[in-house]
Amino acid sequence: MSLNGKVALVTGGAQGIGRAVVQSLLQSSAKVVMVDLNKALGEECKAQLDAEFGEGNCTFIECDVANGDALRDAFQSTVGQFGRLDIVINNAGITNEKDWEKTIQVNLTSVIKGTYLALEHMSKEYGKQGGTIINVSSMAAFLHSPHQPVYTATKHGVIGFTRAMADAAIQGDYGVRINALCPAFVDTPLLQSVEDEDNMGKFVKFKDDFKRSMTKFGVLQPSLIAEGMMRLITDTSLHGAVMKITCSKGIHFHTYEPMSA
Ligand SMILES: NC(=O)c1ccc[n+]([C@@H]2O[C@H](COP(=O)([O-])OP(=O)(O)OC[C@H]3O[C@@H](n4cnc5c(N)ncnc54)[C@H](O)[C@@H]3O)[C@@H](O)[C@H]2O)c1
Ligand SMILES: CCCCC[C@H](O)CC\C=C/C=C/C=C/[C@@H](O)[C@@H](O)CCCC(=O)O
Repeated sequence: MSLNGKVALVTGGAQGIGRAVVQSLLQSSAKVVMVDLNKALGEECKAQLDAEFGEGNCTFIECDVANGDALRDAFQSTVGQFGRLDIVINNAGITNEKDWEKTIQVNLTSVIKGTYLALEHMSKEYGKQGGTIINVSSMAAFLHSPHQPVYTATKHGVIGFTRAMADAAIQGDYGVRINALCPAFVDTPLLQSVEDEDNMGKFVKFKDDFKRSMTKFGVLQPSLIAEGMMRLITDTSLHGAVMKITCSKGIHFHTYEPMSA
């Protein structure tokens, strides 16, 4: 599947995994809109990408995904500027057990909102041409840690929502593929924040357990997550899939038992 002429929106695109995905999309000739809270980082990132890929291929929109109206405006501006939308990556995420309600807002509510907005712009239900949505979860949804109870809950939620929406997309003939991606530990600034009491609150005392897991399971590079993301975007046979990326098994998929009573 060629991405030439396709338009992608990536939340949390200014840093870490999102940034690596933006880079891969541009390398595949897609137009990309980076949506991020961090204005300074977003503008710096856009300047670097303009220098590498040429101006007019990448745009930065400052937006807190937890603000539903601002997120709606970001989708509207994307379509206003590039005329269409084909790929949406709901990637922005935080780990904050102290302000756990914010964690639910950013990691789960905004992913739901981002999926619904993506469908408004891409689903045949709304007379649009189809597309693909990838919601970023985490291996924390499969191998939990006492250090991040609410983060873990949100990442379980992302998988459940994504799988149910993938079924809705088939039964409703949306023409949109919807998948989830679950990385294990990845070398990004987010991973540094887990030792901070301001983020983890009383659960910070379990940080040694978390760090032992990191040593045991290893730490991935963002480029491998971008590779997995590109596979989900370009392989049209994948729909409703839950991709896992770990050091021991690389890019692979979770398998589910068929539903039974
Ligand atoms: N790093 C890991 O080990 C790891 C593992 C599994 C899953 N994940 C998930 O991958 C995703 C990306 O994580 P990362 O490690 O690249 O994080 P990161 O902190 O390095 O980058 C996240 C980006 O999202 C932006 N962001 C945060 N809150 C936002 C908001 N409310 N609105 C808009 N933008 C916002 C930040 O400014 C930043 O640019 C998250 O959903 C995270 O939960 C990360
Ligand atoms: C602040 C960011 C938080 C990131 C949280 C991480 O995503 C949590 C990752 C937790 C565990 C990762 C475990 C990986 C294990 C694999 O190497 C493998 O042994 C397990 C494979 C299981 C499978 O794929 O079925």
